[in-house]
Amino acid sequence: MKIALIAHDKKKTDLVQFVLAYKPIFKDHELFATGTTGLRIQEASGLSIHRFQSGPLGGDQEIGALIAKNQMDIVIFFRDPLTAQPHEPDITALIRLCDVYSIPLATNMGTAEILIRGLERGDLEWREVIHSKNN
Ligand SMILES: O=C(CO)COP(=O)(O)O
Repeated sequence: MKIALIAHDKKKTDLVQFVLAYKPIFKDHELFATGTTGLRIQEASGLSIHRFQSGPLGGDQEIGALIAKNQMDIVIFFRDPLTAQPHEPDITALIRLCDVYSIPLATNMGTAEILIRGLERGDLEWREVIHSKNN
């Protein structure tokens, strides 16, 4: 599965910890991230991650473009709800596209945990069915 990992600055340490905790699951999937988040995770975990631009420079939109092409299966986006972001419209657009395409989206650690455990259990196999229909 293709998994997008994104975190705002005050949530980056949480996301790094989360990926480290579930590294045995993440290592079997294709990982994507916005620029700085991806770098932090890569350095901490040694996992290979396809990095896009930093969020404020278009990274959220690049991930959104993959969602629009049905080429992203899961989005884990630890948002900071207490800090205004200069690229708020991009963030809203990314979340909207997840809803348009029914892409599982976790915006906090509680939900991310359920999502990743579900992934491990095979709950997201319907995504493979969608891919096989599109090919
Ligand atoms: O701003 C972001 C998402 O909206 C994240 O971008 P970075 O990972 O480059 O900090």
